[in-house]
Amino acid sequence: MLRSLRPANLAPFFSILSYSRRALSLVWKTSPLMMAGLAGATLIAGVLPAVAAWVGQLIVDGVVDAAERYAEATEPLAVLTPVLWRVALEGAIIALIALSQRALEAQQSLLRARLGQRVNVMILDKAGELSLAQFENSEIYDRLTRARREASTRPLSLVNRTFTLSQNLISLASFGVLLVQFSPWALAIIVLGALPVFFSEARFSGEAFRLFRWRSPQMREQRYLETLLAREDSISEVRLFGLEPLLRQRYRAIFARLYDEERRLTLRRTLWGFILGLLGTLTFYAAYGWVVLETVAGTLTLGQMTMYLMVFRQSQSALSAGLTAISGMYEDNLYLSNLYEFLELPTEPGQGSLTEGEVPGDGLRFENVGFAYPGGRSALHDISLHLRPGESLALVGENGSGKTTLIKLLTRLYQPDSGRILLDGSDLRDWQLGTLRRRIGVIFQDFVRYQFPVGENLGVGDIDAFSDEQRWREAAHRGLADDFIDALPEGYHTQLGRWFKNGQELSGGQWQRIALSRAWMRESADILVLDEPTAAMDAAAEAAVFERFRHYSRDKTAILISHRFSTVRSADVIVVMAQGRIIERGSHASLLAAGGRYARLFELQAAGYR
Ligand SMILES: Nc1ncnc2c1ncn2[C@@H]1O[C@H](COP(=O)(O)OP(=O)(O)OP(=O)(O)O)[C@@H](O)[C@H]1O
Repeated sequence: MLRSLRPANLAPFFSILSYSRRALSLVWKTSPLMMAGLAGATLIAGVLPAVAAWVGQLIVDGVVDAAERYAEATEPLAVLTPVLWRVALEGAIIALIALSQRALEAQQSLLRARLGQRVNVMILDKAGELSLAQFENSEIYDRLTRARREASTRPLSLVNRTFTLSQNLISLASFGVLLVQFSPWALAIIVLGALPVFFSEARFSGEAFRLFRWRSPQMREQRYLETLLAREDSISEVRLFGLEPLLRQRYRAIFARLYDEERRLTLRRTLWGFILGLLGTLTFYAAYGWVVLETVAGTLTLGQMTMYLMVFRQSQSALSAGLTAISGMYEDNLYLSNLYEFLELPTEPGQGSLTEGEVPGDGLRFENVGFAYPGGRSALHDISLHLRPGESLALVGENGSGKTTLIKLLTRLYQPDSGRILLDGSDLRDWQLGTLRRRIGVIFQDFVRYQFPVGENLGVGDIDAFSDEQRWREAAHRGLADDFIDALPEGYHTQLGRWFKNGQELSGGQWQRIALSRAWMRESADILVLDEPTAAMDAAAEAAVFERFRHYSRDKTAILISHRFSTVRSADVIVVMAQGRIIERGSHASLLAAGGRYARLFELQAAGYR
């Protein structure tokens, strides 16, 4: 405990307060008017208690004086009126204090809502700038979760505490003016009595923060278990496998561990808070006794005694409120450091600006491309290939051979570690990201099933035509989704998924057709990529999908990933991948003739159909 009293421990305490300035400016930018209102109400609520105490003294002394004169007064009303006026004045002051407190609370609650929204938007904006690799980094993900969980309430809390502190300092200063007239020592005793609680609070808020930080991975795991146990997309499998007891047990075990830590901290914090708080009470009663003695001795009037007692009591509570505000500010600062750490994460270096390549019409080139996922094994080695506009490429290979990874590099979701990828003769890095993405239409195997109406599920494929019904229909026709969409209760306006009212669930194959149609929304794309688009479709549907795909992609570069050789065989170039490398390439006929891996796998599948 005493370690926290050493000066060395105070340096981080004060340096961490540096986020206060940013929080203040954030609040100011959110609403200058309300911040000014807060300051005004704080000032009034700070000064008035001392004024009330002073009027209290006038009342008591007035009463003593009036009581002496009342018996022999010829006009009793004239004796009473001044005292009654003082009582009325005190009442008015108390009403004003109440008014300013209410005004403070109202403004705080409005500001809380606006600031929370503002900080959340800042966090989401930042999340939008992060690269996929950063998103997949669990440490960064933890920071994001921490920032989202706590940070939105902290700036206002910090500002409130800053104001509470100023309010109490103003009260203290005004009480100080009154107290010093009694004795400067009285002031010193009260200040000294409150310091130990302050140091213990500061120390424990630091510990609470470290606990919060340490436990974020566990909290994330707990949230994940919650999702598994309470979301429609996982619950059926969880039930069928009877996983509920196991998952709930894990959930409880995490809680028990976290709770244990928290309980220990809370108990220590409470115990020390109580012991050190006693010191404050002790100093108060010592001062109390002193004032009583002085009054009995006749140095102080009864009115002065009442005033000093009130002032002692109130300055002590103002002091401890002020000190609690400081340690609370320290705590808020720690949480804000989290937020700013996240907001200041470096993002990918500047993007390119090209909207046209150096060699228009050159198509797509991979030159000795190598890549490893952050923290993972190498996923691609020395990939070289060239695809001209209008050509079609099929990627085949066993699970995990790197097919999807290749597409992720092509769409610049990741950057190659070595080699380069060129579109129309220019490195993808030099292309303007928006232009690049407009030129590529991709459907990944784990496409998103948006809980939106059908039409919007197609519209996401081209944000410029998000609500264009005509385009929805054309795309659905190309993706073979029009028939079943027309049969839905509200056609293209039918809500999909089960999260929202009247939502309809689709079958796996129907969802895949929605995804396929989404790719067709992207009219500007001259490179189309389908990553296992037909895995959930029946054979007839698959044949029809590919017939259309060939028809509509005649003048486009088409890349297809599939495990079905019946769909692969018609591609101009077939590339066979294994363990991140290209092991064979050629047309269907030439690969069969070569008698390599492709030929073997093809025979295997064909035998399965015979
Ligand atoms: N986000 C990721 N982070 C780390 N490693 C990954 C990630 N995605 C894939 N990998 C790894 O990269 C390798 C290649 O995966 P990829 O998804 O490209 O395979 P694929 O050929 O598309 O497989 P499939 O036929 O199963 O779809 C695998 O070893 C996989 O474990």
